[in-house]
Amino acid sequence: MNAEALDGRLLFAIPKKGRLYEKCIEILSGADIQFRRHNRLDVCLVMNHPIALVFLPASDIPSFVGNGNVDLGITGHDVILEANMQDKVTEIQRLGFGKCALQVQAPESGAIKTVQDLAGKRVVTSFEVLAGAYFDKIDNELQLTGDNRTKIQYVGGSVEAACALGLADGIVDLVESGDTMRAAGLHAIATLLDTEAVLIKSSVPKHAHHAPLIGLITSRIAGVVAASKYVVCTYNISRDQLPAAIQVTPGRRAPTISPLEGENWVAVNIMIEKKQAANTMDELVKIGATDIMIFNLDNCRV
Ligand SMILES: Nc1ncnc2c1ncn2[C@@H]1O[C@H](COP(=O)(O)OP(=O)(O)OP(=O)(O)O)[C@@H](O)[C@H]1O
Ligand SMILES: O=P(O)(O)OC[C@H]1O[C@H](OP(=O)(O)OP(=O)(O)O)[C@H](O)[C@@H]1O
Repeated sequence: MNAEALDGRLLFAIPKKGRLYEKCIEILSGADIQFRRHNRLDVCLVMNHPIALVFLPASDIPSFVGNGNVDLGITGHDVILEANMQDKVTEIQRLGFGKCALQVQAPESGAIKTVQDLAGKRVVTSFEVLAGAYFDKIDNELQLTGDNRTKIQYVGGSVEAACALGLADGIVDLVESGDTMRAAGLHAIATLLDTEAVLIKSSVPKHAHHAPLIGLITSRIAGVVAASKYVVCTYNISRDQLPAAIQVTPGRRAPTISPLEGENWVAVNIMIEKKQAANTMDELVKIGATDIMIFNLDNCRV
């Protein structure tokens, strides 16, 4: 693809592989951003918008966006902090996936139970900036100097193996379910931060004329994210139980209430958080609601 093909297009960076890739593709599809990625090319033109998608390693996306080489991007909050780009990128929206925690882990069977026990020893990580800053603070608090300060060593992956291989006394790595660390015989002794995937733009954009398109894409992606978080709930309830029902399902703004023909009953329609759906249905049954139904949302603007 020649450079002219990109002229005037908004550049949108997407992780090219790894944990965030599949969900990003789902978000693009939900936002009706249509593209065909030929032969795994790293740049591809969007068919129905003046946008080009740029597939990059997740860890490079903060600096591309922060330095204005691309206009918009999706990556992990952790990656932005590790790249020290938090002042140069604006986190427009949390995306509700790629959720995990950056933790200090140490061998379960060993003597290290706290980060103070680990301070001064060897720590292996892919997050040398965040781990370095974290242990600098602890070393300072413990007044460790010179060779007695914590030794941080970078590895590109399989961080969890470092203790068993005799390379480290503890590690700093991402944990989601905890399965990887448990299998490696490690346990958490501290959490540095919680993270998830975020939509980002440059804090000082190079192309001001893209602002309306960034607004449009942001609004569409917000709709896709909200649709994955909420479900629609409808049920019937007698009028005398309506105040109790409204307490259980207040809705995002207020419930929609429609009278049922010829009866002293109403139909209620509200959006509720997906993760609360089962509890909400239990509560509604208790107060006498009937015909309770839950519907998934394909898309929405709320
Ligand atoms: N286990 C996990 N659960 C949820 N999100 C994760 C998990 N591991 C990583 N992430 C998120 O995905 C981002 C990219 O991690 P990933 O391991 O895919 O790295 P990568 O460099 O893109 O891929 P690879 O390791 O294959 O080179 C992380 O910075 C984090 O925000
Ligand atoms: O708590 P869990 O659900 O087990 O997930 C945590 C694992 O996921 C990430 O690695 P990933 O599998 O992406 O591979 P990597 O080591 O190549 O980064 C992370 O580095 C952990 O190893």
